[in-house]
Amino acid sequence: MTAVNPTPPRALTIAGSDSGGAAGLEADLRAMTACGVHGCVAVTAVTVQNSLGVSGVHLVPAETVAAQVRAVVTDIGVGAAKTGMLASREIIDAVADVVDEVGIGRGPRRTPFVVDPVAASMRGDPLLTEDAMEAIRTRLFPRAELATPNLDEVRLLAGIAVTDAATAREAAEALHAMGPRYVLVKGGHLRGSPEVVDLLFDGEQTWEFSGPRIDTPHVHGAGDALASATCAALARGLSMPDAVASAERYIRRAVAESYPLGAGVGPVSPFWAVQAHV
Ligand SMILES: Nc1ncnc2c1ncn2[C@@H]1O[C@H](COP(=O)(O)OP(=O)(O)O)[C@@H](O)[C@H]1O
Ligand SMILES: Cc1ncc(COP(=O)(O)O)c(N)n1
Repeated sequence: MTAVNPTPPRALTIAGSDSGGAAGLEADLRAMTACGVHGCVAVTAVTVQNSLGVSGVHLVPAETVAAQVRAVVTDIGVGAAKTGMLASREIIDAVADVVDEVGIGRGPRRTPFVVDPVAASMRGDPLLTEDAMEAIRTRLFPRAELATPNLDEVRLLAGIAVTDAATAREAAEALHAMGPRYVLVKGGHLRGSPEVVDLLFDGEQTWEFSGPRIDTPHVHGAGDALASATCAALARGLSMPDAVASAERYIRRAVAESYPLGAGVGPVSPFWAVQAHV
């Protein structure tokens, strides 16, 4: 018997690999699968990484990153794309050029582009050269439908230390002025606060996503999974506020069910959203 099934929605992650399988493109593909979307990959870098940190990085040539994007979009087609670790200024330049070429970007006539401005691992290991942060701001933010900085990235990009709702709003406005159509300021790093508040801003309206801070050290890959779940929801055709709301529901549960792995920090879990077959 020949089974002919419908092709599911597709999304693309342009990201680095984490050998520990917790963050990076491995987290992205898991989140996309859990959110009902076939994930495609343009690999930017191979990291030597485990639960204790990053001990090596091997970059993929910028033209090979662009070629992966082109190969995926021209044959498979995607409903949304996202970036994770972009590693270098050369890779950022190549990504900016190729997304223009294949129709990924900002605005109603382009495939939605989610820019997660990954600068460092959660343990502080650099995942981006210093000159490259400026390139994220000038070359990628103007092309982004959504930017999803954590609070360390907000400080690097906008020079604002977020400590409360007023400074989160100030940061969202400063980042929005750099070009993204929507900005999601993620509050996970505000450790002292009993609530985690993520703020979505489109230049006029704000949407607040808040919930109790879950007491776990195992949040490796949380930001990657949140951006990927948003990207998956956009690929399924949701509006931005609905896509972020759906990703927020996904990530809160993934943090609640995170698990230990190795001697260090474990990952957030997609298992709650995946049907058990065993
Ligand atoms: N302890 C926590 N409790 C509840 N939600 C969390 C927690 N840690 C992270 N999250 C969720 O995961 C998102 C991403 O985490 P965050 O640490 O802010 O970003 P990143 O992983 O990029 O550094 C947060 O915005 C929040 O929605
Ligand atoms: C390849 C790669 N990409 C992204 C992250 C950031 O994830 P986290 O902030 O959870 O360390 C990472 N550690 N490794």
